[in-house]
Amino acid sequence: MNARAQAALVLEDGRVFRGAAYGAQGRTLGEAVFCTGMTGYQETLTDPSYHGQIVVQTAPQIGNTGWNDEDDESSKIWVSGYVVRDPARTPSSWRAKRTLDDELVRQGVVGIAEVDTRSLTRHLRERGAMRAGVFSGDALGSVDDMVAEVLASPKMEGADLAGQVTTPKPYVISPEGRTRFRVAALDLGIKSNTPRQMIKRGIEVHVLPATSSLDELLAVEPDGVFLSNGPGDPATTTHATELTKQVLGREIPLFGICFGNQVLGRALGLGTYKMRYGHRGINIPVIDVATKSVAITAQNHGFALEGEPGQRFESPFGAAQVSHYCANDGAVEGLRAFDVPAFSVQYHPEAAAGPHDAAPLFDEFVSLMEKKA
Ligand SMILES: NC(=O)CC[C@H](N)C(=O)O
Repeated sequence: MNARAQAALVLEDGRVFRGAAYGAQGRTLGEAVFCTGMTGYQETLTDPSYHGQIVVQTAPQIGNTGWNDEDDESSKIWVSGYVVRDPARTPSSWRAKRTLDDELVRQGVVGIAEVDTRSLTRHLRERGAMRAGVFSGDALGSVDDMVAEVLASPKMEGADLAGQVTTPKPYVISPEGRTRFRVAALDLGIKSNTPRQMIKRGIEVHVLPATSSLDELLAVEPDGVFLSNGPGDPATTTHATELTKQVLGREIPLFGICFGNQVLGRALGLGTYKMRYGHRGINIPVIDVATKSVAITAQNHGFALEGEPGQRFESPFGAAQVSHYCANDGAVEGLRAFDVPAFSVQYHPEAAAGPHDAAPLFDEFVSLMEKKA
């Protein structure tokens, strides 16, 4: 194997981590965030919620099972850059079609390997997620120049990214067997596994562009509305938030995941804020206020809703509650409205990869639609 070209990960605070080029060579800019999932790198890389982010994997060995044709969460890799410790040189899986390195090159994704990811993660945990750049080969410059480029790049706070990842045209995914319900899913960066969970439950999923109007949404004659996950700052989602208010006003059953939770919260009058380093992993404990039970969940968010565990509040659509919170830090992890049929979670019941503790939330969405039918 040829020696890899030199590379550097440069943080906006001037800290530099040297390593070796991985994937495509060149330069890339984005927000450096760490993900603690021990498995599921293919799903992470293709999750549109990571658009604009340079993802650091805390698991030291990445690429062990190569790249397959089945596990993509969307049509391409969305991360801006990729940071790993020890990439597998010889993947081993009966499903692998190529190496992760080859796939990163194929899709032009700039990465860096041989980084001390433990030290980097501790840095990001103390100082917070921050802007960064990966520079390799000919793009490597002086530290001052590279830091200047990073400082000139846009911040994640205030970034309106859903429009860059949403589908240009509506499409329909038909259920396995009989159609029981029709759902209009607003695509703010939807992962493929979400409609997959719905079609198993007899739901016909109409995936709509993020800019869809109320009329376009109602044209689907939906039994329910779904707000997807997605990248960027939820404070920028004016259109989706207004649309959600109109849906709530019509009392159409509504379910939101991650970005969708933030959008529902904003429609109910809550604010959102940028967390220090967010939650990205597949073993994050969440407490359900109603049952006091804990679910181990998959998460990927850098923003959160304002609110206290269990807090009840009056919204323009009646009473609502912070129904779930994170056992690690008390962050808001879910909402429930009492006077309109709407609920949402900050974590991923479709969890690919990750635990299936939260999968019954899709059944809860089905029961909301059953009650309304
Ligand atoms: N996975 C998501 O939907 C992420 C939501 C939002 N972009 C955040 O970082 O908090």
